[in-house]
Amino acid sequence: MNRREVAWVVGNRISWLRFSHVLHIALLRPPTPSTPTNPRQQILFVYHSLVYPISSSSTILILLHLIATVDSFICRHFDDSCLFNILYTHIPVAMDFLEAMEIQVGLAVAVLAVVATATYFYSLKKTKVGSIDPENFKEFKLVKRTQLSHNVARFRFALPTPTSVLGLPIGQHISCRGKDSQGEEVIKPYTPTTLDIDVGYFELVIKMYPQGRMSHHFRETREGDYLPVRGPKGRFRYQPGQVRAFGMLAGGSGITPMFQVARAILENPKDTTQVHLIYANVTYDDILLKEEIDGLATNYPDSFHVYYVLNQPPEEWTGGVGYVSKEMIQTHCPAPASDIKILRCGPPPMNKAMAGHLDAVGYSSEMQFQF
Ligand SMILES: Cc1cc2nc3c(=O)[nH]c(=O)nc-3n(C[C@H](O)[C@H](O)[C@H](O)COP(=O)(O)OP(=O)(O)OC[C@H]3O[C@@H](n4cnc5c(N)ncnc54)[C@H](O)[C@@H]3O)c2cc1C
Repeated sequence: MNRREVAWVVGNRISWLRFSHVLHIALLRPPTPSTPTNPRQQILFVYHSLVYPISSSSTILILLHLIATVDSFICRHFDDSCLFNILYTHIPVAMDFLEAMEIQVGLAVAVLAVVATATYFYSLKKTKVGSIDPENFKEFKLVKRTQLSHNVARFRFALPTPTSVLGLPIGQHISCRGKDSQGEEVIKPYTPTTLDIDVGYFELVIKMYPQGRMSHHFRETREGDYLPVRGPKGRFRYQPGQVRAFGMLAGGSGITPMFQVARAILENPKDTTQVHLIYANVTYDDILLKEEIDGLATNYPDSFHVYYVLNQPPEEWTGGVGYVSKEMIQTHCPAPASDIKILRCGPPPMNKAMAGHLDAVGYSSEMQFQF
């Protein structure tokens, strides 16, 4: 290899180096997610964990080529320099070696990237089986507890692996087992606020009542403790396109099944179902998941509508006041039709009152569902 050939090869390497640098910068932003939740993040996850370190090592080889360029330039202008002549003598051998290495590294990168991506997506597909059992309780470790208000907390539980999913069909819930203040066993239903696109964990938002039996258990639960969970449970199962529109009547913690169904509909770009939510609480501070619900209303203004109702509203309140009435349902829910459904979930007195209102307004029993 003569000097001109060396310069040509090195020139090529410099362009490649620039390209690879730009590519790295582009792919490095945004930061790697700890738990990939969508296909773009999953691809970034594979890139960061495998492809990036390997391709970075090939960048080191390219840097060696750069050194050779400088050396070749110096040789051309300072032929007498013994040191650079020695270096130049060794460049062709080094270049051949590095070129062979680079092909091998390139091949290794390609093969490993394909294998890693395939393995990763295969493992995701495989774990779609789910982490819960309808017959037997399985234990999940509480990894994070976040207090949202004086009596509401968000609990994050780890799934068996970082790519595991809970495996809960939309519209269904889990049964959680605990001990009340007397040490007696208690089992209650809860709907996670996370979906199966949230891999590696699931979250519960729990309102803890002073006299509540399961509330006591959650109040005492600390990070590192295990929660026995069984499921899926429930008669309702949502399929995209099942209805044209949903009306949702939620009271207090009855918001969680509604939030789960609404999120699944709205985050699916192919699902055109309309969602109309009436959410009742006693005071403003009792409203659960307010930020998340308002986020849905902002992000999906054409398909999601929320109307808050408060028993004891603050001053300058623009939502509904008192209990949910027939008139509120007529104004804020889809009118009775064979392709709509009204879902309700709240404290027993509210459920009973809502059933009466819906019957009176003309919703048949097929158009109603109570969680
Ligand atoms: C499908 C489904 C999903 C649910 N998902 C969630 C969820 O994600 N998060 C959540 O926090 N809860 C959820 N719930 C409610 C949950 O199952 C329990 O009913 C709730 O946690 C209270 O249980 P407890 O044993 O603490 O209270 P209990 O011992 O049953 O009740 C004791 C006292 O607490 C008060 N109380 C209990 N429930 C209510 C209520 N709903 N409204 C007002 N006062 C009440 C009453 O004063 C009652 O007398 C869900 C319910 C259903 C049916």
